[in-house]
This record gives sequence, C-alpha cells and structure tokens, in this order.
Amino acid sequence: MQIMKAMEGYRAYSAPGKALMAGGYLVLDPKYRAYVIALSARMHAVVRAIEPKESDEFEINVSSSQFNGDHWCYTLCAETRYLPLEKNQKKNPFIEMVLVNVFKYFQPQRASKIEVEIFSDDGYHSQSTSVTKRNAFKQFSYHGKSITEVPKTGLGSSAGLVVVLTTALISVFRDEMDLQNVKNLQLVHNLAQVAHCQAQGKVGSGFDVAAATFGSIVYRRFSPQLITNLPEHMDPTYVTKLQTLVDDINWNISNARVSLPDGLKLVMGDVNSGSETTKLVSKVKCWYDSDPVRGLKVYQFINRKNEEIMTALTELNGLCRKDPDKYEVMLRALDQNEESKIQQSPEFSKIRKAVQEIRLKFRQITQESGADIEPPVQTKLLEACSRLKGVLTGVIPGAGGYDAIALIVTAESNLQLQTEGREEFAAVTWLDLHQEDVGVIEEAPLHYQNFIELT
Ligand SMILES: Nc1ncnc2c1ncn2[C@@H]1O[C@H](COP(=O)(O)OP(=O)(O)OP(=O)(O)O)[C@@H](O)[C@H]1O
Ligand SMILES: C[C@@](O)(CCOP(=O)(O)O)CC(=O)O
Repeated sequence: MQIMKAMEGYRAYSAPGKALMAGGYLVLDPKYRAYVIALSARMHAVVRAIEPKESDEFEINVSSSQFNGDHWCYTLCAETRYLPLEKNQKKNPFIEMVLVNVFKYFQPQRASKIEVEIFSDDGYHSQSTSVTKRNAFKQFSYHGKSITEVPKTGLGSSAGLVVVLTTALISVFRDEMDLQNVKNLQLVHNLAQVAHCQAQGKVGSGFDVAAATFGSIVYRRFSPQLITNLPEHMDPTYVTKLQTLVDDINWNISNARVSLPDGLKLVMGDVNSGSETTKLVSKVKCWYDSDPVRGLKVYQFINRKNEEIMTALTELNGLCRKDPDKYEVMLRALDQNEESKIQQSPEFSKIRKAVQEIRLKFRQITQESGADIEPPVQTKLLEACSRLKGVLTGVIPGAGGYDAIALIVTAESNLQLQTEGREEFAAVTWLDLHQEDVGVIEEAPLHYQNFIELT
C-alpha cells in the first residue's frame, strides 16, 4: 500500500530493439521492403510530471543511471519556442530532438517539472565490466562509463530511447495513451521518426524506429523528403508543418506485423566490436552512384532474394499450421543437421540459397566499395555457425560489419553448449534474447523501484 502510494503519478513504457534480417541498404529506398525482427531487449522509461511550477519554465530531468550516473537536465519554455537548454551543456542529441518535437507538437503552456528515468536491457551493450542490480521484477546492468563510451551491440538503442521517451512525454500531455490504439501508435511513430532522423543526421530508413513502435514487421520506408522538407526548428512555420506532417499526411509506410515461424527462434551473437552505420552507408552510396545502372541491377537481384526469403517464411508459417507433423519432421532434420532431409524442404532450401546469394553480392560490394559489409572474419564465423546443429541460416543484420551476428535456429538448439570452448567461436558471446512480436508497451512503474546490487 505504501509502495503503491509512492508510485502514484508515475507511468512506465518499454520499446524493443531490432535486427534487420533482410533488406539492409535497399530499405533506404522506398522501392524495397525489409524484414525486421523486434527483440526482447527493451529500452524503458519511467515518467512523472510534478505540477505545477512557479515559473513559466519547464524542467525536464532525464537520468540514465546505468551509465555512470548519466543525467541531462533541460529547461525550456513557450517564449523561446521550446528550445531545450541543458544546464551543464551535456549533449544527447536523441533526447534533445525528442524534447524539441514533442513540446513543439503539443505547445504546452502550464509549466511543470518532468522526471524521466531510462533503463536499458543488457542486449544493447557489451557487458564486460558491468554490475547487476535487480528487484523482484527486473534486472539491469550498471556500467562504470558514460553512455557514449560503452560498446554497443547494434540493436538500436537510440531508436528504442527515442520511441520510449516520446511515448513517456506524450503520456504527460495526453490523458489517454492506450497503446493498443493504432492512432496513438501512429502519433508515437511519426514524432519519434522526426526526432530520430533529426538527431541522427537524416541517414537512416527509420526501420529501427518503426520496429521499436510496431514490433516485428515487414517494413517499407516513408519518403525521406517528408522530414527533410521541414523547416528549421526556429522557423515560425515549423509547428504547423510538424503538426500537419504528424496528424494529416499519409506517410505510406508498410508495417505489416510478422512473426518467425513456430519452432524457430532468433539467436544473436555479440562479437564485441561494432560498426559505424553512417560510414558504411556513405561508402555504399558512393559505390552505387559510381555506376547506377549496374548498382540498380545488383539491388534488383538482392531484392528478389529478400522477397524470396519473406515468401518462404510466410510459407513456413502456413505449413506449420496446415501440416504440423510434416513441419515437425523438418525441424528435427534441422536439429540433427541431416543435410539430405533438409534439402527436401523447399522452404528451408529457398531461405538458405537466397541468404547465400545475398551474402555473396554483399561480399562483392564489400570489395568494390571498401565498406566492410561482410568482412572475411564474419564470413568465417557465419560459415562455422552454419555447420552447427539446428541452424537454418545466419546473417550480419542491418548494415553488416562487425556488429552482432543473427541466426535463425530451431527452438530446441543450444548454441552455447555446442560452441563452448571452441576456438572458432571464441569471439562470440551469445546474447540472451528472443524475437518479440510487439513494439512499445505500457509497463508497471512498480517494476522499476528499489534495485539491489547482486553480490
Ligand atoms: N540508455 C540510454 N540513455 C541515454 N541515451 C542513450 C541510451 N541508449 C542510447 N542512447 C543514445 O543513443 C546513442 C547511440 O545511438 P546510435 O544510433 O549510435 O546506436 P544504436 O542505436 O545503439 O546502434 P545502431 O544504430 O547501430 O543499431 C547514444 O550515444 C545516446 O545518445
Ligand atoms: C544500412 C541500413 O539499411 C541498415 C542499418 O542497420 P543497422 O543500424 O546496422 O542495424 C540503414 C538503414 O536502413 O537505416
């Protein structure tokens, strides 16, 4: 009772990370679709508005105490058109752009102090020297370094942060924030895309923000001009243009929900390294632009293979419903690595063949563009993984490079056990993650209280 009282006025939300299994690079163009899996690693925000304030200045304190006690303290007000100022000039462009866009969109007048606590699940960062704290509901890792200094695994921490923070702030300005309501999800998505795109320097397709909002999806992006055509933040027309863009314009994105077929799961292996997506993207763009006719042909080929993968996954979904016995036999063949039986499954064969062909093309692009999309060390690792029992296929998701690898494997398989102590897997840490269907959800604020350090 005492605890419940103390939690009054708090709201909590979480949003998932992502792995782009098919469609990397191509998805930057609205012509092509991508297959995005949402992950069980989530970014969380607990929010509370303490009303009202004496002055007309809003104060927004965002803390991310897992990262050496990181916190940002912003003030903003209607008179300065909601331009956020951080008290100690600490930079976090993602938080800043969320504040700019949510405040400009809602135009709140009655100043208040707002507190937001961010928590992120382990999957987002390499966990070499962290300390675990837990309560009866959740546990989080605490690092001795700031957020910008802890190595990332590439699961989309910034998109998760932007989506969950946008949701938390919207809930302060809106009484009703039912996340089953498509209209509300669309509001979160559109505001979060604008904020993420502005913070990131307008390079991404937005698949990570879409997955954090809607969950596992087949994604087709919006036209980039929707956001790049917005004027500068301080332009007097920004507010109405933002509101129109968020509420009235059809973004024409696809976000059809998908799920991996039953009996299959996603496994991610952190290689403790990481890549800079923006550099890879600009090198690939140079490669494409140097011979656009050939570039288009290569992309069209990769796109056919991406679509084949998506079709085969849908077919597997159908087969496991229509003929569960046959499907079960196929899964067991994968489990035992019985190559001749696996080849008898047209769906498995199609997926494996299409992934091989896509990877081959990306290895060629790697050589020609200088962008390390599939560097030899990752090729070697993926080949070694493909020989393990239960592995259907594997890729370096998203932009590729030295990020975590992603495998689709049978639910029964245990890669940890199969790879323990083996030289070729020495660099890999299997992440404790699984596919998740849903995107941003409401959580119980009580689950984020009184964390105790494990000894
Ligand atoms: N828990 C957090 N608390 C505060 N800020 C965070 C948190 N997690 C991420 N961020 C912000 O997001 C930035 C990292 O975003 P970035 O887009 O570089 O990586 P990512 O989204 O994790 O990876 P990728 O884009 O490769 O999937 C951090 O520097 C910080 O500004
Ligand atoms: C290369 C690209 O298609 C995928 C990048 O994915 P990731 O950030 O590496 O997971 C860029 C994008 O879609 O934003």
